[in-house]
Amino acid sequence: MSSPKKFDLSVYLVTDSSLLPPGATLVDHVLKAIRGGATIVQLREKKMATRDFIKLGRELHEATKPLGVPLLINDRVDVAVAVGCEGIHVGWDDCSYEDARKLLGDDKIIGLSVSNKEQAEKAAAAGCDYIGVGPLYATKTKPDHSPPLGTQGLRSLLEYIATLPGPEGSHWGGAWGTKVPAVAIGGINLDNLHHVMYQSVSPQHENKKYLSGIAVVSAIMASPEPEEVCKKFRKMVDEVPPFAVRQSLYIELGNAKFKSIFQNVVINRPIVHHITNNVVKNFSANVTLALGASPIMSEDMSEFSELAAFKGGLVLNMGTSTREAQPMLLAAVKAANAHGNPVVFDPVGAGATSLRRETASMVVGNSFCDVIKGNEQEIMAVYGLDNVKQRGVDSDPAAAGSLEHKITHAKALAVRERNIVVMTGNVDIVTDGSNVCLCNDGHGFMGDVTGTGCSLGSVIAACLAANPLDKFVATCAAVCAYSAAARVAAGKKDVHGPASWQVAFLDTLYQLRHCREDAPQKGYPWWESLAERVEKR
Ligand SMILES: Nc1ncnc2c1ncn2[C@@H]1O[C@H](COP(=O)(O)OP(=O)(O)OP(=O)(O)O)[C@@H](O)[C@H]1O
Ligand SMILES: Cc1ncsc1CCO
Repeated sequence: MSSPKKFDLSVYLVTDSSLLPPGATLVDHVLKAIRGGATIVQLREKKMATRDFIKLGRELHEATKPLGVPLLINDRVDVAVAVGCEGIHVGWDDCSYEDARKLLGDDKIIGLSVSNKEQAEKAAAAGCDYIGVGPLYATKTKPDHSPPLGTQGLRSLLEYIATLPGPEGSHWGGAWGTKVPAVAIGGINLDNLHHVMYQSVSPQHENKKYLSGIAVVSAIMASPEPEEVCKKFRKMVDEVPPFAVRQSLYIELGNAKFKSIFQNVVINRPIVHHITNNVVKNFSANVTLALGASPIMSEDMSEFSELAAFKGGLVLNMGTSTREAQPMLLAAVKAANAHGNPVVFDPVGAGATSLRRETASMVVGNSFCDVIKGNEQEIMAVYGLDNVKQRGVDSDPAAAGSLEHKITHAKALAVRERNIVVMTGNVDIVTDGSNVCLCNDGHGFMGDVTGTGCSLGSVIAACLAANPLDKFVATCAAVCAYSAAARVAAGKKDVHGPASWQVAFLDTLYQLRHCREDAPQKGYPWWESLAERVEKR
């Protein structure tokens, strides 16, 4: 019987010497990747003669062993035995698990590839030490691969794997499926990593299974800077805790906590990259500035990566977007995802036309948006309800159904996307799929001034960027403060209608900048009681 083994799959480098940049050597390249944070290495040489494969394996093992990074050989048990490395990874056309175990002994690591339920069952029956699940996306490094699973397919396969007991009497104790470490493989790069990590777990499913890491080939092997690239992979894998775990933590929605969210905006002054509609650009920039954050509007793909490197937030609003702009929208989210920056997506008018539906599903299906914020019909359309009929960009509260109906859909979207959903309306709903907060504040003038929903996206993005570890609370604080400021502004003596209200609203939001100062502000410090206005469900 094989024994439990300790190894770290966080960043699993699979080599392919044909991808190396000119002048690079395999051993040196792998060492650089390890310096950057690769935790385990698989030597994969499909076309090399046995003698050369063993020679290369020995050379590489001499380098990896002192660093404590396990070296596995792809397919070839004979090579693994000759090299004396830590184990092998086998596919279904290769040596069987049982033969490999016989030849290698109990102490070596043996991993199996899993692309479907049938292979998962076989891997469970074998009780292998880890599984490589994929291909996640189509990839040139393995042209003969099975059809890509996509994140949805990966998630359901992981859920299935979690149900498999494993071999009787093994050290897994009948819980192979929940315990066996799994890495995702196939086309994973820095752009899609966030999406993969978040999307691979169903937060409310009883068969919860997390990835233990990601396996990468070309993004590291073909890079001229393997150490730098690996550092980025490692940082993202380490910094993105499984979302569902964070969701179950105690969520503090007190006044002091809310104030600290805005204080952090002033202290960190995050940059907020906006791709937003032509109607609200100026107002959204001023709302962002009022809080103490720094807005920038840019729609040129060539600068997205540099902008994302400032580590701020992204507002993606498709209010006046065109079909031609779709690749640009996606490029912006991917740049933000690659840097781990929060993204607030506003699917303006998603329930109104087929182009808008298409754009919204293109963004949501191909990237990770930390927050999807929209009015009732927009959220329902993004969720995929066909019968949503939105007239233009505004919502029709009468058509949206009861509050409970709205909460159900907002939650369902958050569960599906593993993110936070804000559904605005006369009552704003904020949910991460398990927690639900309602904010019944604001003022009717908000519906009479265009872009109040859009600029709420700027406030959420600023709060998320300044409070990256408190995303749910930051979103609640943003929504509550925004609508409280609207109410407070409407009560000012010089406010007579939407136009004067808009000016007073900006002034009121601006007061939030001073919420860190103890000295009493002129007038009522309205932010002191924000949390009391939130209803927690
Ligand atoms: N009747 C109302 N009473 C109070 N507040 C409201 C009302 N209607 C909307 N709001 C507030 O207005 C803000 C924007 O919500 P709304 O649902 O109008 O967004 P939207 O349709 O996306 O707006 P826009 O497209 O104009 O930017 C939210 O903070 C919401 O609470
Ligand atoms: C009026 C309008 N049209 C497209 S975007 C927008 C701003 C409010 O959503």
